[in-house]
Amino acid sequence: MAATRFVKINEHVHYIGVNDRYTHLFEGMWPLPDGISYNSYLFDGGSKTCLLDCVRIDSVSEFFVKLDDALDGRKLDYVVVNHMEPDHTSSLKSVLERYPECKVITNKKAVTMMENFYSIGEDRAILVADGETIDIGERKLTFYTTPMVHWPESMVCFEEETGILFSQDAFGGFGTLDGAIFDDQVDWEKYREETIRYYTNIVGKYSVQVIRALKKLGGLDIKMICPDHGPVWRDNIGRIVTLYSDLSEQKTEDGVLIVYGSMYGNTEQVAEAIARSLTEEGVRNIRIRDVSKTHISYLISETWNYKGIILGCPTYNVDLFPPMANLVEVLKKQKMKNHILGTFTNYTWGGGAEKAFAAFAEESKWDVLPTTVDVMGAPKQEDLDKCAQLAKEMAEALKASK
Ligand SMILES: Cc1cc2nc3c(=O)[nH]c(=O)nc-3n(C[C@H](O)[C@H](O)[C@H](O)COP(=O)(O)O)c2cc1C
Repeated sequence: MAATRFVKINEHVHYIGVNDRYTHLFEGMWPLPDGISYNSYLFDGGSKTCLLDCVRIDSVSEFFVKLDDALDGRKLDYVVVNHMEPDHTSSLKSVLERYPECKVITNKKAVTMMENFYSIGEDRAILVADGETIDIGERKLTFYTTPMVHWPESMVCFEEETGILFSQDAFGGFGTLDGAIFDDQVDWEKYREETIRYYTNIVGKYSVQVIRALKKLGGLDIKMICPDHGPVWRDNIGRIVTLYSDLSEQKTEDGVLIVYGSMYGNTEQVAEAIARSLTEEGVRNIRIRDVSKTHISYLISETWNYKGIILGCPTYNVDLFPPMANLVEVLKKQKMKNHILGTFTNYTWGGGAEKAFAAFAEESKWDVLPTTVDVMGAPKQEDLDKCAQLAKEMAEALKASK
């Protein structure tokens, strides 16, 4: 059989996505050490053809070569827009210019977005309602809205006959698809962390809506999941669904993440002392991170995962050390749950960081440890004893939470 530029998903669905190894920061914020894939699928309905989501405009030439190969001389009749975020739609206008009769299948909420981003009018669209089924030639696709997973217009579509769910960003993750497309062809451990980082950074804030969407789709007999990023799931669907479900329910791992900021090392010494005491208390899985050095996207991901969170920093202009203030602001907005919080600070004159941490502790609604370690300059014996006390309380709280 002749080699193709697309990957056959089954007899009538072809993978025509592209890899992005050039973007440093996804959404201008999130580092992409392993890149990202923008997945797109050509669905052959027999007498009609349909594209399921597009790719980022930067890869449009490569995308069209793959699309041409998959279409094999036929024209494109429909393009489904499950999600309007430009990493999937910035090539939409080019697709419509190339196929002037092609119609966009999307929902009402996407219409204004299409107008705003690309001046594409409603006249090019076929609007679907939640639960509606559309004929694509001799095949059928049913659409289900998944509002705020992770944009208002987000939806998924399902082919009942084959059990394929086209899930847009849901069940996706960072990381290019290096030859392997399917979950049984990739090393999942390589993708797992990056899938968690994608979820916690981008989708996590809308976990309530994710739980709702999982419930809504739970009744479908899903045999394959084709997301807009990351591997196609055909072998171990339960693995990605369970991960998403655990993440959305904010199930945390036993262990403690200590994040500190320090200019001159005094706060760092306290972080080390707390970690030692935690180990002596029997706590395993302890990780210390420097807030100034570790990119916030990893800190968000790790904070999501660890049950115990201990934050520490010096007072800086009567407030938190700025990189820590930034982290705390982000954590507030992420609406994380199920954590035990401890804090420590350092100061030289009046302090102030401890008040800011106390305000965060109150707002977070996490379980807050009674002891805080607030040190003036270099830690003394009494401070080390307080570190031990804080560690003891954390170890007990972790045990009690099991
Ligand atoms: C720019 C700057 C602003 C500071 N502001 C305060 C302050 O408002 N109140 C205070 O008590 N200490 C303040 N400090 C002192 C630090 O909190 C203190 O030096 C602390 O020990 C630093 O901890 P580190 O060794 O972990 O960096 C400030 C220090 C710097 C450099």
